[in-house]
Amino acid sequence: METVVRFSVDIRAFAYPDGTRALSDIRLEVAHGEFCGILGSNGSGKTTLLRIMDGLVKEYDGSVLLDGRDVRRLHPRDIYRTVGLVFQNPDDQLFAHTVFEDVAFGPRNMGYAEAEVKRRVEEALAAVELAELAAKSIHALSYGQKKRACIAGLLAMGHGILLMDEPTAGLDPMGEYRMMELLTRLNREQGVTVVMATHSVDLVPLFLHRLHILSRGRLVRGGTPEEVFTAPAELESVKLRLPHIAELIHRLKHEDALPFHRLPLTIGEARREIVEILQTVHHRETETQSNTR
Ligand SMILES: Nc1ncnc2c1ncn2[C@@H]1O[C@H](COP(=O)(O)OP(=O)(O)OP(=O)(O)O)[C@@H](O)[C@H]1O
Repeated sequence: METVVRFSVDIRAFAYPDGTRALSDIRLEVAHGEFCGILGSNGSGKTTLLRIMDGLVKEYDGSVLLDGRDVRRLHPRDIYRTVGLVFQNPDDQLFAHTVFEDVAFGPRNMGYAEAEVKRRVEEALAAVELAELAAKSIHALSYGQKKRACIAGLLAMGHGILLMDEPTAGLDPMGEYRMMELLTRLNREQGVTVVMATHSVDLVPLFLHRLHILSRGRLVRGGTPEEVFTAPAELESVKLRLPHIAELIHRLKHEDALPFHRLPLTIGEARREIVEILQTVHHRETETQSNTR
């Protein structure tokens, strides 16, 4: 099937008014239906990149094309109908009194009739598992629920692309996992293209198709999690690390000379590799015993 490119980013340079050079030589593409990550340590430029892709920042050298059109030339309305940016802090995004009213704001603003607004809000709240909290005050929501309400607000507007700034930041371990499952479901079942900024190296290999590693405003590596998580020293040099499970296997291989063939990134993959090694060792021991008899 032919790949449809939604975003084509070519930013040669961007500096903030105070002179901070935040991005240089960023070239990447985001395909329709992709679930990709911008991975980088604090201050590497992730938020800046998402804000440029959403058309909020325009004074850069280069171009960002959304469906082949320069985002700087698009009317904000046309960007907001297609792309939704979810801020890192939900309190920067939510403003209405109740959950329903907040999620309804976007579709109402787009001019939909009230019955259609209601349908969209209910569908969006069901997708993020907040249907039962529709009448609840925004202020009474937990942090994780607020993050979900933000996503519902964008889904209700029918966004085909979600740009998520650190969607798992501030969530407890189960909340992080549920957030990633929600994004995966939206990606797989509703075809939403998702680009998320993150530094959660342990979660990334479980969910994301592709990664772009940012360091000091530059793209230093890109590829599948398997391609990106290979060399610990290289990751350390950009203030990242291997996922914990990969780090353990890397040490078992290099410090204890266990014969791992590849670097597993998830517990499931590691379990399979370990079982294989144990079976090989067991097989060798049985052979040695029968030869000495
Ligand atoms: N409004 C601003 N004015 C000047 N410099 C800024 C501004 N916003 C961000 N920066 C600088 O730009 C660089 C990139 O910041 P950015 O917020 O994009 O990084 P980030 O990867 O999202 O960081 P974090 O993970 O901490 O959220 C940093 O050096 C930061 O200090």
